[in-house]
Amino acid sequence: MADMSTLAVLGAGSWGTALAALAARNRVPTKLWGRDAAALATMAQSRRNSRYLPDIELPAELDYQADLAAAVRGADTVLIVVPSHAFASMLDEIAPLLGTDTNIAWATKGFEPGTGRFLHELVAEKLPGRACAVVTGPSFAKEVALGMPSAVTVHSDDEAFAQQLASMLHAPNFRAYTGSDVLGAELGGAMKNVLAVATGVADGMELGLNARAGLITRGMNEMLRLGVALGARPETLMGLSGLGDLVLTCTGDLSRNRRLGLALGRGIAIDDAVRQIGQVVESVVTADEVARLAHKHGLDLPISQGVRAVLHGEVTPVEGLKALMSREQKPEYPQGLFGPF
Ligand SMILES: NC(=O)C1=CN([C@@H]2O[C@H](COP(=O)(O)OP(=O)(O)OC[C@H]3O[C@@H](n4cnc5c(N)ncnc54)[C@H](O)[C@@H]3O)[C@@H](O)[C@H]2O)C=CC1
Ligand SMILES: O=C(CO)COP(=O)(O)O
Repeated sequence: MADMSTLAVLGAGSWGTALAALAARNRVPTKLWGRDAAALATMAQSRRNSRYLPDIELPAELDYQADLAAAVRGADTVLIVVPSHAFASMLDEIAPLLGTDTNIAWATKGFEPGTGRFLHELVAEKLPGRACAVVTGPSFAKEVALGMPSAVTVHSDDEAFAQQLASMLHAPNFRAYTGSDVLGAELGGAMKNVLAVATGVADGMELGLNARAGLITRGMNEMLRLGVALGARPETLMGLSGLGDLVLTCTGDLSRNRRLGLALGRGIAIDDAVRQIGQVVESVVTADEVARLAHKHGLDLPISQGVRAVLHGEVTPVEGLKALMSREQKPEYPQGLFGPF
């Protein structure tokens, strides 16, 4: 059961709306801010997010706030849920508006485009000295908003804050675990979006169930190898934020990243596919950043790098598949389960 801490959720797309509704239903005083004032006014009046979660009635307690300063004023915790490409500018916008003891959390999945910096690094740089946490795990917004059973994890260096935030979200059909590996939790959530494109492409090409399982497992191997190189804990990657979200996103057709892959595998052009999906598809920018991190750490991640090449039109899905299947034969784990790989 939540205490009476107050929450400001920034970003009124599908996930921000679902999380704000969850907290409000949990009796946490919650404000939801979005950049589109007219859309927020309609949401307040209709108690529906007609664009992103049209079928779901939102709780009467939710407070919609189009003025960013008013949204964050007095909030104990600000939870940022904008796409990764807007994350840094969101931090810049709120920096002058926050009280000194406001905690910062985010449910965005991705990196800073163009640099590969983790979102926690951006928070540490732009809003130093505050308790910080990431909320992540296998959680389609629609299912959470419908109250279907889900489990996520909240990671923070500050155990008390992780616990406090998890309590705000924890509910009869929503389990919020806690942990202290922010980097590992962020890496899993970002990287699974890229790997979901790979399984989507394979399924779009009708390559079969064996191919899907092989890609998920070898994708998990890529996540572990990059994670270990960056200092993530393997158990974080084997948990909700890594394996859990990888399985969900690689197999569930609610995933926008998987749907992008499906479209590419069926021969649809990337711009058309992204337009049809009509929501944020994080892999389009995250694939470059995963490749950047792999290069920096001298790692060969063929599935992730193949997805990047397909997204850039450098190879076709057929050529990408051929490249994966023609790699040299080798041991599954050359140097043990958790590396060095
Ligand atoms: N939808 C889901 O099931 C889940 C999404 N996430 C993550 O949450 C983040 C947000 O995704 P969704 O809500 O699903 O996206 P969405 O496409 O449903 O909505 C995006 C929202 O961000 C807003 N936005 C875009 N640029 C902005 C900017 N510059 N400043 C302020 N707001 C801006 C849009 O107006 C829109 O309200 C992503 O990183 C995604 O990976 C994480 C878990 C589940
Ligand atoms: O992160 C998600 C579920 O945990 C949502 O995945 P998509 O962004 O691929 O829809």
